[in-house]
Amino acid sequence: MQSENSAPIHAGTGPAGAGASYGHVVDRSKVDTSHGPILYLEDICVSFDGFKAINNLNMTIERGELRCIIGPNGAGKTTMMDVITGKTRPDSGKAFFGQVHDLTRLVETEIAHLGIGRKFQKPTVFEQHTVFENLELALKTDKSVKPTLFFRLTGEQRDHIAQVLRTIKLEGSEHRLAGNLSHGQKQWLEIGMLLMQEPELILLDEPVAGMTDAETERTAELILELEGKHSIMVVEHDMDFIGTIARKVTCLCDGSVLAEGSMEAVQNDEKVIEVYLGR
Ligand SMILES: Nc1ncnc2c1ncn2[C@@H]1O[C@H](COP(=O)(O)OP(=O)(O)OP(=O)(O)O)[C@@H](O)[C@H]1O
Repeated sequence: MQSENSAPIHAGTGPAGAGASYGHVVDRSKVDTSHGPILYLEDICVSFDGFKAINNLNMTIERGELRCIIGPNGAGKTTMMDVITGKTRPDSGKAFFGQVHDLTRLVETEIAHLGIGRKFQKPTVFEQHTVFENLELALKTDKSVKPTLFFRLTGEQRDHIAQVLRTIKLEGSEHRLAGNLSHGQKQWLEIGMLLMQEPELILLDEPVAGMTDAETERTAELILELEGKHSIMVVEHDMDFIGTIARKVTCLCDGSVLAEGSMEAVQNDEKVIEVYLGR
């Protein structure tokens, strides 16, 4: 693998706060996956005061793949996502987005602009704005003052918003204030805001935490709809939910991959059973 500088990028502060990354100028060079995966992690190590939160972690995700990540508390799931999104620098190891982009050399905003979108567990939508406005704010446009003053949605952008509204099941709710949505709807809206940025890789951290059963079911449908169009990594503790969307599942433990394969294979893996039941 070869590293190279990333595409020209305008970094800025995302309006949705920590970790969110909406509304930046993107000059995203195509993510080259012609000879390999969209995400490549090799021997990643991360220590906090001598404690190895990630310990020689190896993982690859293919373009369009839906990957579920499970693992007990403290397994390193969040830290792994922090490494992928540039929030945490690994002590050692390789992390590549496609074949060219060395994630260990880029900052969070650069990584977001390249096409890695992350949704944190807690929704961070703009509560005082409508659903439509939230999606509009997340558009991949230049948010500096002059273009913002003269900003008008193009037909194509309106179509994109309409399409995202359908995908996140909020068609007909576009004029509602985001603050009045249910918890599940806020989560979908935030996924919609990510989709406005057309990310190649989407990281979802516990997307169904706190949802009703009906909302959880609809979230599964939504994620399955995104499969193939984006590469998706879902970190979740809810095994019933994972069971409904699982393709390939990776179980992390003590900062490394403990088991990987089909849901059935991982669930029946003795090491996994011991980690979940034997402790
Ligand atoms: N900033 C930090 N400083 C010190 N220790 C940390 C820090 N971040 C994470 N850790 C430790 O690293 C280990 C892995 O944490 P991490 O949050 O990545 O696990 P996780 O699999 O996401 O857990 P959970 O399922 O509970 O969210 C834990 O033991 C945690 O206490």
